[in-house]
Amino acid sequence: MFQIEVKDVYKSFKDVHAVKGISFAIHPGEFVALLGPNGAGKTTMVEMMEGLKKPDSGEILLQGKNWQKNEKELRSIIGLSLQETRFSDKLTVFETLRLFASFFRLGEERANEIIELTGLDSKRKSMVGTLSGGQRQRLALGVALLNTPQILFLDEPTTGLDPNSRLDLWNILKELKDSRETTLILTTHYMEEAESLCDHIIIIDEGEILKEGKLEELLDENSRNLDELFISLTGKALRENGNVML
Ligand SMILES: Nc1ncnc2c1ncn2[C@@H]1O[C@H](COP(=O)(O)OP(=O)(O)OP(=O)(O)O)[C@@H](O)[C@H]1O
Repeated sequence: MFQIEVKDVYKSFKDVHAVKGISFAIHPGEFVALLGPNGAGKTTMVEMMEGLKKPDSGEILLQGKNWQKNEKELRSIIGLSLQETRFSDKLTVFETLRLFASFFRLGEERANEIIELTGLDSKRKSMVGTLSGGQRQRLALGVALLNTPQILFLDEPTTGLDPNSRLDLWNILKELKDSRETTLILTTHYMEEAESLCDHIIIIDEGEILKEGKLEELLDENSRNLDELFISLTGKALRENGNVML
């Protein structure tokens, strides 16, 4: 059975057509990247999969179940970390994890496991307000992992991080991948992130899938990397005013 099935999903905000007929299917344990430039529709798509937004039409199934009929069950099998996850600056790292753990009826032991997993040991007594961007992202990932989710959604987990912090986070995710127990959907506009972490890459632009598949299936002699592939698909340059757009 597929872990996730998205069937012909549409979503508009007034006259903005954010998602226009997207379909794909994901197997258990796959690491999947939704890759595309700003405004492509990635967050809208992922928020519909997370049950936070409702599609205008089409169907989304997680483990064969939909959000309308199985909300409680689906909440218990997913983990999510939002683009702007906010924590109280006045709680320590440990207190934050203990608080979120309590929402899942989990105890301090799980909070401690997560501190170790995310490499935040030296920061356990630090106030969240004093953490660096990378440490905060690791905490957000840790919170998303508390309930040992079968499906994990990460929305731009490394946006704004320096290269070292990005590598730290990738290493945590690679360990998770090796355990083969979690299916990961991440949105990103960093092609290196998609290339180094994900088995399955879905390239989205203007609300539609341009191409999807395994990295090696997507590339050929004309498109030797995702950068070149995106240009060949859209005619758009990936860099504008020196900023990487993909
Ligand atoms: N709540 C909303 N109201 C109106 N328009 C919205 C809303 N949410 C998203 N949009 C629009 O839908 C389109 C897709 O946005 P979305 O956030 O899904 O893109 P994205 O690929 O995640 O971009 P980014 O990489 O910048 O996060 C954009 O044109 C955006 O302005």
